[in-house]
Amino acid sequence: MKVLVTDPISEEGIKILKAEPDVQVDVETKLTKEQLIEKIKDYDALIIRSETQVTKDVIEAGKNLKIIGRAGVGIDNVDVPAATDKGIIVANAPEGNMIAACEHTIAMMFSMSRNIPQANISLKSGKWERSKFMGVEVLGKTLGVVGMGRIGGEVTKRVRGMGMEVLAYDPFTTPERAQAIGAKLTTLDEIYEKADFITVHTPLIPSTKHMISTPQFEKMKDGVRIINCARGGIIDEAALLEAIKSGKVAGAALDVFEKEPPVGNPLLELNQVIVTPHLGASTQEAQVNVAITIAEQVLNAFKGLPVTTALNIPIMKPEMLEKIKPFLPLAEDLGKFIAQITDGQIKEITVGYSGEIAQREVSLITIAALKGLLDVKMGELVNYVNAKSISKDRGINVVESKFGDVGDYTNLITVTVKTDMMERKVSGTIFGNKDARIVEIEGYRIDAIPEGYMIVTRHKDRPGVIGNVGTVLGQNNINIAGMVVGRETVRGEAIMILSVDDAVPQSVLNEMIEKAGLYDARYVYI
Ligand SMILES: NC(=O)c1ccc[n+]([C@@H]2O[C@H](COP(=O)([O-])OP(=O)(O)OC[C@H]3O[C@@H](n4cnc5c(N)ncnc54)[C@H](O)[C@@H]3O)[C@@H](O)[C@H]2O)c1
Ligand SMILES: O=C(O)[C@H](O)COP(=O)(O)O
Repeated sequence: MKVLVTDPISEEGIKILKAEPDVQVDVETKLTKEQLIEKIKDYDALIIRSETQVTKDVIEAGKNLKIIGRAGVGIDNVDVPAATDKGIIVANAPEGNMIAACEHTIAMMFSMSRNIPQANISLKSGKWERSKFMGVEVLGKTLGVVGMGRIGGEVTKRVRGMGMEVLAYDPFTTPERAQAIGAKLTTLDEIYEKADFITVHTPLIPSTKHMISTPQFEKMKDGVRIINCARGGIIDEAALLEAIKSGKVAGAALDVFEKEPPVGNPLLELNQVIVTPHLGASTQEAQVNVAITIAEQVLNAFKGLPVTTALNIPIMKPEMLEKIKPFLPLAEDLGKFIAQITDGQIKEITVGYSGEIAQREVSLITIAALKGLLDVKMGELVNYVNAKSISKDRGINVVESKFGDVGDYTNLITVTVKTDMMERKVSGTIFGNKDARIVEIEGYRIDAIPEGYMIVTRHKDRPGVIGNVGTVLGQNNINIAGMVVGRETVRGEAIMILSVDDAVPQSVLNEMIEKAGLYDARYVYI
């Protein structure tokens, strides 16, 4: 088995790999994309950090690749769907650099509040400018933590000890968990209104890209200070530049950038901005931790043992997989679907099984539904292995139930989600062992293929509704590919699913609600 390591990792991990008699390890950093594509075809495993871009063409060239190991957390530099398509495991080391990233965040907060980097440069250039570098204290100030996961949680625990108040926002954390760590879980708007410092700790996924931009800066306190030790792109750099120039933002401490290295980035020219070159995980301890974890995961993959930090591959016996295989994507799609039509803090998910499938071992199917649900909110950091523990950490109760009676279907899976605001229920089945269908929403019979771009409406069944919906979509150049309506009685309450060929902006949904008199319209993407 051949392992290619393309970013610097600790020798401790390399030693573990080399100790195996039939494993060859080559370390080749700073490869160009073309060189990597040429090299990768000979290797069974690729170990990376954040610099190597594992794009689709790299993955396709990796004819022998079995696992891509990320010695760290973020996998936004890996095309995970492309790896999954090719059956390549993508695994990371989610905990090893957590403390390093947390401590770096705290270091950046203090460096910024006391102007340490600027004062250091000034003194070393022969000046003695004491009055120029007046700072602010953190005692009694409010820190807004956006993303209360591992690192956000560790930061919270530490700043509480320094006398700061913490307001946190995380759609997947319960108020109880936040409170136990020392934070008040609240809305983003309350954070913007009250925080003196704001630090982000989310993954970079479509829902977090530029989540802090001009409208958000406008809501913030004058003189707010911003920290980003998570991922470049969560904060809109162009908007941050303007907010600093206008005086709205007093300072920013950045470890990560939209483009790395940030050559020519105008933020680097501002005195109010302090920067480090993506050093969050750069401690001796963290690098040993992540290198050991990822070396062990790679060896597990080679030996056919469970890869416990895998982000994309179900862990199960092959004969069991065969029996339940078609239900895994169905359950995941039902989870994704329901996540996008449900508002509020999720309290409980129930996955119900009826018919033949109820006779089988279904726990993995339940996890698939959970994974779909969590995926929508959290991105690719959720996998078959960690979906349950993430739910537990977030206080989401997972219930599995089996029923004998199946009505009209050979098999039926029903996913019910309860939040602090509502309850929603979606059922699906597989026809002919391969064709997935959504067959019921909220008790309304329907027949829809869960795929692509969809719009789900709730409305009163009456003449003109469908026509008006079609007109709005047509006027916005959105092509309708299919339509199904479920209704209880003629001219009663109804649900409609439209399959469309294009993504649907919220403004179009609002126009549909207004012009067609709908109760609700949701955009769902599977
Ligand atoms: N600078 C560095 O060197 C460094 C080191 C380690 C990790 N990181 C990065 O830090 C980030 C956090 O890592 P972690 O280990 O704490 O991850 P984590 O998965 O434990 O936590 C991420 C949290 O973000 C939350 N979240 C998802 N979408 C959100 C949204 N729209 N709004 C608010 N919260 C949202 C999730 O619910 C989760 O609780 C990642 O981007 C990771 O890549 C950077
Ligand atoms: O996501 C991570 O683990 C950090 O960004 C660390 O990245 P690095 O391994 O390239 O330092």
